[in-house]
Amino acid sequence: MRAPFGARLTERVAERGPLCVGIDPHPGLLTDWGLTVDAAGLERFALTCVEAFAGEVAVVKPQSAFFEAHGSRGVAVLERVLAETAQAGALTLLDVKRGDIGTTMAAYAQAYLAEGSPLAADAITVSPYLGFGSLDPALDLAGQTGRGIFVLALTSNPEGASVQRAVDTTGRTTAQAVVDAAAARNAGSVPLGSVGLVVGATVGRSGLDLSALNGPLLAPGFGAQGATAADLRAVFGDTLPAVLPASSRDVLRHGPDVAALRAAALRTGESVAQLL
Ligand SMILES: O=c1ccn([C@@H]2O[C@H](COP(=O)(O)O)[C@@H](O)[C@H]2O)c(=O)[nH]1
Repeated sequence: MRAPFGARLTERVAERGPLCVGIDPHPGLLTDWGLTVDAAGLERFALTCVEAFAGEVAVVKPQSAFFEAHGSRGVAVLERVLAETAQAGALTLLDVKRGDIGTTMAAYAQAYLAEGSPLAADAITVSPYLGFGSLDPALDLAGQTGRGIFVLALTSNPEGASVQRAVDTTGRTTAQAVVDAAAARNAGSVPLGSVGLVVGATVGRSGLDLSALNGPLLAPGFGAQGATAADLRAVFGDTLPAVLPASSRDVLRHGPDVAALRAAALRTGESVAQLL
């Protein structure tokens, strides 16, 4: 039985620093790397990333969409990426942003969080916009199998605000309601709960109160979307120690050379470690 995700993440971050590097095989990046835009090019790209990062950083985050775009061969590559990343010592965070009615959510949970599933990851991203309670099957199974869940709260894209910053009759934003529900799930967990949130590094001073979360904060938007290490301080304040800054394109553009990719990831990791 593995330890809870929050505990495993705390340990891995202490060893390797807080950076999460994304594997986002954009067609344009495959071309820039001199690869074909097909499943063979995808495989070469993704396994080069695993070789470069998985022995160095705390968390590797494959973006499922870019693998699914290549059909069943792409999904087979994703399975291999998850297995080989874990073997090299990084935690896997599958960015798949699932969200559905509870009965269907239970099937997604089996796919990504059940013991022995070929697509099981250490953690996944989910969307709470069918209601936080609809995520219960995933939250429950993750708890049973020592895995983690990162719930979208305030995303890095500007379009997210129209839904996420909407207020209810008490003046609470939708995003704050997500934060509060995640905090309730993490109450009492030591050293850190396994229910994390996604809060974009680009969102500025959001007014979100993250102080009671007791869980990890994934901060995408770092690098290619314009957020810098200094922005992380403005967005997260006192909760910075729980932040996992995530960067994909800004690191991946240094490929295909493994040493150059690794050096880019390590440089990014050092810049955020100094801040946190
Ligand atoms: O709010 C969110 C949630 C997820 N993402 C994902 O993170 C990466 C960002 O890639 P970059 O190349 O570093 O911009 C990508 O997979 C997104 O789907 C996000 O950007 N914002």
